[in-house]
Amino acid sequence: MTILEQLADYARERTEQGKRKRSLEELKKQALSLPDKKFEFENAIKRPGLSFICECKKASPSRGIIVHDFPYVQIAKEYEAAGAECISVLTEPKWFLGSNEYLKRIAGAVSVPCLRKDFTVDEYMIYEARVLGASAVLLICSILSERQINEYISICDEMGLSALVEAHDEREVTMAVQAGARLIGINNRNLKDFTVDTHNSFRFREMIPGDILFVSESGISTGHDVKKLREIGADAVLIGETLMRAEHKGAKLAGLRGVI
Ligand SMILES: O=P(O)(O)OC[C@@H](O)[C@@H](O)c1c[nH]c2ccccc12
Repeated sequence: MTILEQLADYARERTEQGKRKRSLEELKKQALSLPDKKFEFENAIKRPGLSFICECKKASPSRGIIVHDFPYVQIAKEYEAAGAECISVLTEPKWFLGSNEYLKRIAGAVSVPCLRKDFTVDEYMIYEARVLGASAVLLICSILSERQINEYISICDEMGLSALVEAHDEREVTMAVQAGARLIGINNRNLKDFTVDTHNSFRFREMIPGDILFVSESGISTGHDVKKLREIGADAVLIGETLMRAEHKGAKLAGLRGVI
């Protein structure tokens, strides 16, 4: 079994556990009673200029523990103060050492829109994301069908949540477009073997129609990488490890933006 299949299986297991504590019906009712998120995540990315989605991530299956000290709310506030347009929060507990609690606390502490970074495999996780305060969810093409993606986008639409649809190859980009994605993330990391190739973003750029927002994800570590992505018209970059390892996150972000 690939790591991706294990991650998806474990997400299904977590969902079943969640449902035992709180039924889908109950969770859905709460989520739908909360204020509409008005697509604030994609609207933040739509504004002119390249947007930065800065990620709070303690560990990953490819890197192991990235930082031992993880004051996640403080990190998120630092990102916000440094001008991050959006924040991504890992909630996957086993391999990424994330937590729903982190998302809830961060979303409550910052005013920029937050993405729930997890392996969405059930509508339950989308309602849960809204209840936790997220403005967006991740939909990974390689663990979902086109129909599921389409259905999950409709669920997001009801709550004004944005769906970042992640693709890694040609087939998946086509799938994302056909499923009606308005926001596509090209993952430069292959989640099956962890190889990173930032050229992935360049390779698939032209497959993405102009009216769909384009996010380049993973392995972005220098101002040069960012400059290249800006040149091909990326709407946003999603950066985790580079920022997590930086002692001064504000300065690092400014350097990546090319303003210092
Ligand atoms: O830490 P990096 O290389 O900057 O990558 C961030 C982000 O793209 C990565 O965490 C990611 C991209 N797609 C995912 C899917 C699940 C979990 C994590 C991810």
